[in-house]
Amino acid sequence: MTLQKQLEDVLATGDKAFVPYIMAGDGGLETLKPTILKLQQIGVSAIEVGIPFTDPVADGPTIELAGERALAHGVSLKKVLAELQSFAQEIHIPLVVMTYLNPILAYGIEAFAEDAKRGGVQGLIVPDMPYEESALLHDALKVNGIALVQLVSLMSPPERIKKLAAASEGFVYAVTVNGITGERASFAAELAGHFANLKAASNIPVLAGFGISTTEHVKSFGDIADGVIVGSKIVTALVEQDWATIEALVQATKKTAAI
Ligand SMILES: O=P(O)(O)OC[C@@H](O)[C@@H](O)c1c[nH]c2ccccc12
Repeated sequence: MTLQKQLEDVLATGDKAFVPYIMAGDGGLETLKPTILKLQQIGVSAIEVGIPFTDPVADGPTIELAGERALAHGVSLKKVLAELQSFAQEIHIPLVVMTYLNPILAYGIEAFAEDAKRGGVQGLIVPDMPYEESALLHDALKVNGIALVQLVSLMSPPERIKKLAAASEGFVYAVTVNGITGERASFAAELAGHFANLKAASNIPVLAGFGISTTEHVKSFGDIADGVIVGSKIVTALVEQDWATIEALVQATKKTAAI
């Protein structure tokens, strides 16, 4: 089943999608399997698996530091995909790899796409690759059934928003704030209108990400989007092994939580 279809199945139940971002190998590569399986068990819709990188231009301090820790453990794109392959049979939710472009080019585009598929990867986010360059990856991803998710800044001109929404695969990653990743206290008042436009321009799920860190945020984005992506808050909670916080965020996307 495709990434898009699996998310649509979640939405068909009346729940919203919850997609945690994790930094692969924060705490060592051996943490990857237990973390993914536990997130799956508590009912997340998909998992965004971040690959550590030396020059993470879009990342705020929390994710940047997690990346430095993972790099210090010797974690690389190759090792992450090999590790995912070792337990791919146990993964029943879609994995979306988040990596900058350079590690993919160093790996070799075709080899990367094949190995990713074998590891259960169904989607890819490449934050430093403009949509205009995406033809570079397109064929290899298509052959291996991997959706290329576009990041859409809600502050972009309407024509650009429409173009990216139409081009995105799997889901549309709607970036809720200007700037880098990291928790935010509040969001711009005009977001509801931006999301209405974006949803009108897209016929795949639209997920909100950047800055979302509380159950209140999750619930209010659930009202205007199809679900949320939570990064920095999850990365911090995993370091602290604070599963209660993670479970509360997941619960906030459930239909029963909205009543
Ligand atoms: O950390 P936040 O503010 O919750 O945002 C999600 C984000 O971390 C995750 O999706 C992500 C991590 N690194 C990125 C780089 C670009 C776009 C998105 C990301």
